[in-house]
Amino acid sequence: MPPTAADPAPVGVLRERASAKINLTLRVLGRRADGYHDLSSLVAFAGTGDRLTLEPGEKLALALAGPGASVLAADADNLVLRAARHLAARVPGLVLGRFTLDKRLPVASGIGGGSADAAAALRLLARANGLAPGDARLFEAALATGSDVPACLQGRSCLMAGRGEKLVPVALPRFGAVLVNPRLPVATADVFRALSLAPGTRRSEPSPFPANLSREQLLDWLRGEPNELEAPARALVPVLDAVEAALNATPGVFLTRMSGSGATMFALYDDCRAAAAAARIVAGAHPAWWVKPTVLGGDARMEA
Ligand SMILES: C[C@](O)(CO)[C@H](O)COP(=O)(O)OP(=O)(O)OC[C@H]1O[C@@H](n2ccc(N)nc2=O)[C@H](O)[C@@H]1O
Ligand SMILES: Nc1ncnc2c1ncn2[C@@H]1O[C@H](COP(=O)(O)OP(=O)(O)OP(=O)(O)O)[C@@H](O)[C@H]1O
Repeated sequence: MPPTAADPAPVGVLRERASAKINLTLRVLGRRADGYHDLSSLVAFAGTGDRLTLEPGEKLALALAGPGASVLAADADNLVLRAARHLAARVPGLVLGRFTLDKRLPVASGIGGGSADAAAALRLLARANGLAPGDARLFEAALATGSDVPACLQGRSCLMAGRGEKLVPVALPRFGAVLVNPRLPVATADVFRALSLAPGTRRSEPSPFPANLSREQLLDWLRGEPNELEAPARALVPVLDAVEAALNATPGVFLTRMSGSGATMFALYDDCRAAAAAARIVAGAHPAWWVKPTVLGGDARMEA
């Protein structure tokens, strides 16, 4: 029988959280000669996410549990296993083992669930093998697994640039937040492709992130910044207009925006109580959507 989220993990099992990644802003500055898009993004992590455990051993294996287990395969393509293989290729004699992924975040939703799982797998393997968190092979394995994995490996608010490999930590205040996904998966590649940028194209420069902003000043700055993947994602998922309208109609909302390549939208609130009240309203009106109240920034750790 597959494990369930409620099963206690055996003694000796290591645990990590895989927090949802939120792109508070996202500019696409151009497209590099290697085909990847050159980004500038302010990234924060949420107090919600997947959970991953590792029972260290010689053989690499993965079991799935939790509400998202049925929509994902525990096959070789799973980002947990891909990350483990990328690290094993760089660290001779790496102790591997059996991972169990408690999948809670919607898949292909712009909040980096797979990237967070891959990063959590790398952190678990680092702990099982006594690798220092700053070991360059962890970063290399992360980037080989996916563009969002290095940021998720650090798991801290940061400015992200390049294809996702240039990371500068930033301090952000804490906000309450509601994440809403209309349960329509979006392939990241399709959204980037819709921009129709030829390799080697430069279209803008990053706007500098002002230091030492108050919470109000940060909100003002955020309101003036875009997620430039939102327009192409809206063309693929028109229901985003309704998601945005539903969030914008909630009391106390500061800002509503799409994360990453979509289709998850987030809204910011003063605190987690305001977010929980807003989430109840949206979930009540739209029972088919995934609606999650949480916190962002400051620097969020996941709720137990
Ligand atoms: C949109 C973001 O979520 C913003 O944080 C990320 O840039 C996406 O990161 P990710 O899902 O880890 O992306 P990858 O798995 O590396 O690539 C998925 C697809 O998106 C394209 N891609 C990704 C990142 C990037 N900077 N430019 C791209 O063009 C890749 O060519 C690929 O076709
Ligand atoms: N552990 C995993 N969790 C989620 N998706 C996974 C996982 N392993 C492989 N995948 C595949 O990776 C793809 C991207 O999934 P993910 O949920 O990370 O997308 P995303 O939230 O849009 O990511 P990003 O914001 O980094 O672009 C999906 O097609 C999914 O099938």
